[in-house]
Amino acid sequence: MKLIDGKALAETLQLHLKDEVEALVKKGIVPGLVVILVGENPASQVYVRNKEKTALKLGFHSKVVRLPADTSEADLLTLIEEYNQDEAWHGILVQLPLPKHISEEKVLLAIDPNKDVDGFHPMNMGRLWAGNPVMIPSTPAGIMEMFKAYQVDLSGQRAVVVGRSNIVGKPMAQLMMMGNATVTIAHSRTKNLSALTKSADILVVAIGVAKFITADMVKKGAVVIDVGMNRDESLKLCGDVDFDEVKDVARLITPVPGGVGPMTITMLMEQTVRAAQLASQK
Ligand SMILES: Nc1nc(=O)c2c([nH]1)NC[C@@H]1CN(c3ccc(C(=O)N[C@@H](CCC(=O)O)C(=O)O)cc3)C=[N+]21
Ligand SMILES: [Mg+2]
Repeated sequence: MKLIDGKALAETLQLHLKDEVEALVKKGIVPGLVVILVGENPASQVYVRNKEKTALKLGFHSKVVRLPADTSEADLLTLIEEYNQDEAWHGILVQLPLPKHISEEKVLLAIDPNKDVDGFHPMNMGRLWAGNPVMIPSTPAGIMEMFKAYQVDLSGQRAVVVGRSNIVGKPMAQLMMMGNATVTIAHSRTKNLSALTKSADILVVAIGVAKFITADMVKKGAVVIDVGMNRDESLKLCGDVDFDEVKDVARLITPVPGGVGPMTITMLMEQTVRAAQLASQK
């Protein structure tokens, strides 16, 4: 078994990104990323802090707007519109999940697709599914970078994605299909899930259930990507894959933490740089 070191790869990619930021700054453009966080979800607080830290490290113009949990949908939409109009901000990210009284769909639709560095706007989702992506959701984008760095050739491979979310499972499946893999999306109603996951050359798991994937569910020599971020019995951070046993079966495997998470943040930064570059070409 070999570890896919997401943290190290993220750092390498960030060095390149820093050069790109410097080139933009020389032209008078500072990439700007605003992150909007509604409410006090403790996990979101950690992610948002990581994003802010990385943005500042790369020399971005960065801001986190923290709003109370009872912020109205109308007020949030107004704020988004203000950032849409403000040229200083190239990327706008509204942290998910949102409180129940706010429509996620309305919020994602409100973000200018050119500033939608998450790639969650229906326009960007549509472009991705049409095979001409502009903004790509950062978690799947980061996983594709891992495949590239570790020379995982997807062509002709059988890939299984467990989880069908709009932010990970669906875009992940499409990206691997664009890489010529044969892709199956599995979910909580899938029958004979173990037989399916065991047929996968590439297994990507994004369901949010701690240590759900055990060694008997994995093909010998498979590439295993763990998108999960859970707490185990002792409140330690763990993934959706039982790393300690699956590591002996897999050829390549991502750890949690230090796998997909740092890559997600890095790709978000990359897309913000790209949004700034695109804006400067207009
Ligand atoms: N609009 C939006 N965009 C997102 O990209 C988005 C979101 N909402 N909501 C939540 C998920 C989750 N997510 C993570 C980001 C970083 C780590 C990360 O840095 N993980 C570290 C550990 C962090 C820790 O210590 O808890 C690691 O895996 O090594 C994890 C998860 C972005 N998300
Ligand atoms: Mg993401």
